[in-house]
Amino acid sequence: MARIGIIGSAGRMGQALADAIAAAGETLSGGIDKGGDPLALAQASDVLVDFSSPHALEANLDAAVAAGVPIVVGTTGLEERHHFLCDDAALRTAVLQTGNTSLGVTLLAHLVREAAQRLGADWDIEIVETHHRMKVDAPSGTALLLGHAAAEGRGIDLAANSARGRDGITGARTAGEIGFASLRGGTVAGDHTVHFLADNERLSLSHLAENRAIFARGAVRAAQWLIGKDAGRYTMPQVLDL
Ligand SMILES: NC(=O)C1=CN([C@@H]2O[C@H](COP(=O)(O)OP(=O)(O)OC[C@H]3O[C@@H](n4cnc5c(N)ncnc54)[C@H](OP(=O)(O)O)[C@@H]3O)[C@@H](O)[C@H]2O)C=CC1
Ligand SMILES: O=C(O)C1=N[C@H](C(=O)O)C[C@H](O)C1
Repeated sequence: MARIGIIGSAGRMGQALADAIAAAGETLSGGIDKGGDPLALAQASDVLVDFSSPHALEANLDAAVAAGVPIVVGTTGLEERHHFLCDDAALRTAVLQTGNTSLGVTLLAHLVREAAQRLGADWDIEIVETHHRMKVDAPSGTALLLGHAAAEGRGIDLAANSARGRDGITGARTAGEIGFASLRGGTVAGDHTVHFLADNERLSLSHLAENRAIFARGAVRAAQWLIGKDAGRYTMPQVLDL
């Protein structure tokens, strides 16, 4: 049985993850929240799963590296420097960072990449996400993941071609940009739609999460898969063989 340690254990995802670990027949080695000791947790675990805060990421990666255990990073709201930290840690241990651990979104990203490639640049791309009222980051990590997939399909750089929130006299849409819009309210676990809009026709690809169990199940699969892997960065499509 794998010993899985949870960072952010008292949170919404931490609790869902504890249920998923039990359902998978694995062992919960412990959990920490703000002020907890990630190194002690890492030393007691075969793998760490982090659903906490970007502020915690550096210490969590350092703990994983120091203890020589792999780490699944599900925390969102990451900036470029956080991705560099993941790259750096991945030189010394196995790191899987993703904005969404569900099977459905992992497949959706594949479909979005394919659609963006096949439909061509005259199809505008807009990504809309809806989440519960407690979510603190926008756009969601999943929206950004889908944006990256669309940009890859198009052969463009997402950072240089993003419209993240429009307000006021914005002028007409810039050709080639990928737009993001975020809705917050209620208890929505996570809805994402990628709209492809052309002259006189539209194609929309959606994923609707009905609860957090789907993310927790995917995170446990990722954690199980990561144990024993060489140092490096890994992805959900590798875990799910998609
Ligand atoms: N990749 C994916 O598939 C998914 C990712 N997420 C992401 O996971 C993260 C957590 O989401 P959610 O569970 O809803 O959020 P919550 O706010 O419910 O939980 C966050 C938890 O992290 C803890 N925490 C905060 N700071 C630290 C720290 N420095 N060290 C250790 N623990 C800390 C909090 O503890 P305290 O209360 O003491 O501050 C809290 O228990 C978010 O970034 C979210 O977007 C969510 C769902 C799926
Ligand atoms: O905060 C959440 O709840 C979620 N966060 C992730 C994200 O930012 O995409 C994944 C999921 O949508 C739920």
